[in-house]
Amino acid sequence: MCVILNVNGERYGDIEKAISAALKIVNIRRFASIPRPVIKDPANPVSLRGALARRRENPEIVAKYGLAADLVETATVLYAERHGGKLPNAEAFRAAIAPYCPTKIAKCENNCRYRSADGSCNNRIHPEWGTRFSPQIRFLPPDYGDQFDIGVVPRSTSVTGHKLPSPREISNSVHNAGMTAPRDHTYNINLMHFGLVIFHDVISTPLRQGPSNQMNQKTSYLDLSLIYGNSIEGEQRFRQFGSGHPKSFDATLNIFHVIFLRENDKILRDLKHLGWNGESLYKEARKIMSAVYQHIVYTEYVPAVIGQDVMLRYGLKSTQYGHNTMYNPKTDATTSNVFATAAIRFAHSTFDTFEKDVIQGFSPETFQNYSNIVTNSPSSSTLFTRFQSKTDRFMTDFGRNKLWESEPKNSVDTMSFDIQRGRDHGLPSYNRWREHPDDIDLISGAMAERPVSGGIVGPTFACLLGEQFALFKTGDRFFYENDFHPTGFTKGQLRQIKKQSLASVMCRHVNVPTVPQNAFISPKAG
Ligand code: HEM
Ligand SMILES: [Ca+2]
Repeated sequence: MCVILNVNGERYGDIEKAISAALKIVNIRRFASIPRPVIKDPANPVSLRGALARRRENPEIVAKYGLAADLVETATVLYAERHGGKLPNAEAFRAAIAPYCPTKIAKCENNCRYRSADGSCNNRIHPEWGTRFSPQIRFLPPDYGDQFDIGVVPRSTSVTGHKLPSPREISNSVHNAGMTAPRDHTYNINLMHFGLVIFHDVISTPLRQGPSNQMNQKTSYLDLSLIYGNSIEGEQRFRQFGSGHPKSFDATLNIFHVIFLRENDKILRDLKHLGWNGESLYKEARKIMSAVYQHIVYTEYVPAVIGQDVMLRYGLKSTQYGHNTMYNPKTDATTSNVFATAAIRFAHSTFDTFEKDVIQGFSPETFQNYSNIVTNSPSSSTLFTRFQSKTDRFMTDFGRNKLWESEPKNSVDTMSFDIQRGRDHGLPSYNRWREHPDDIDLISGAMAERPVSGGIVGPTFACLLGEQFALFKTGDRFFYENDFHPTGFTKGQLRQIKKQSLASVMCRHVNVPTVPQNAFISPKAG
């Protein structure tokens, strides 16, 4: 093979060799993988988990991207293996791998006022950052069970050389809350439900046969893509069917679907006098709606979870008035693996037995029920009054033993899933994120920490969440506080946006006599 030297003296030939060797491995792996049997029984908990994994996004595209990600990772590892652990020059590698990459980012328009549907072109230098179907970024290199950390084998061995205990064993001994988990004395179940919105906005990991690197089916940006769609097709579906049509499988999430759709309709009505065409009107409504949502995330949700000190440390505080441009074009706002697989899942310790009725009762009519909950005052008051479970290492009996239960002892354990998923994704153990005993799964260790001052999660998760929310803020050219023209807001518009809160939005659309000023704090709080 001819060897071409690039500017840095990197030998393209060596990279190409690694890529062609990787192609063979990836193809063998693809054909060798045995498809999991599709369990058609709708009452089977595993088939329900499967249904979640298959939801919405195009499996063909997912497979193509998965294969490409696998190729990139395998070729990198092979190269490193042959070059004494040295990684290939990034620029040369990118050029050599480009023909195998299914992503074809359209040329970015110069002066686009609005976000694209799939997140592309948010960053002008790296238009692919934060788009759907991009690989999740990592804060620490993966720690898998296979020799080269490619990800064919999950993390499964202790530093002592023994097998790690099974996730279910850990779930039983460390996370077992008994029948009732300790309750919070401040935050209501609304906090948990709103967390679900953020999660569905920024992450959806397609399940793959061989673990390796994980993709994200959602746009990473906090852009309400769970409502408006993650692609042009998704956006068209939203616009064609309009509000009132469910997109979400997760029953609890539908509460916020209903609320946001109603608010979107309100904004559309408010903008009608401008006489704009449908396309501009839609884009403007989404822009305003996403700004209000980002304002709620950064002034209400994140502070409740990580506390003001950590907010300050990561520069996450919004200003009370006016612009506050924190955008850094060098920041990649892509959702990280550890955020999706561990840190934001802290919320799994906050749901309680009440969720059983909601989730167990899932049916195509659930959305209708949720419209009712939003409009029906006794049930919706519960959102504000009922305390969520405390964020600690405990998960409710429902979450560990009753989720999607078809018959006694035939259910899914969310905690075991969380631990196993951390291993599948090669998340280094708790010790690598802290200076502590080895082998503890990150989620188990971090959930057992005492909360930071003013927050509800311990220092490890506060730090990881702070890091991720800083990326979502400083890596988003369309972040609502940025003073950019024509993508940003005027001072007057921003004043109106910053007057909004979750309480004001919910007050408009939920039929309850009173909403607490901080929609996440129960009026029963002491
Ligand atoms: C109604 C209560 C909830 C239940 C029963 C529940 C249960 C589950 C289950 C069974 C999984 C799949 C585990 C896996 O295969 O990896 C999952 C994934 C996940 N959950 Fe929850 N969850 C709930 C609420 C929440 C909340 C409030 C948040 C965030 C604030 C959250 C964040 C996540 C994330 C980020 C994932 C991974 C998604 C992905 O990577 O595609 N969950 N949850
Ligand atoms: Ca998004």
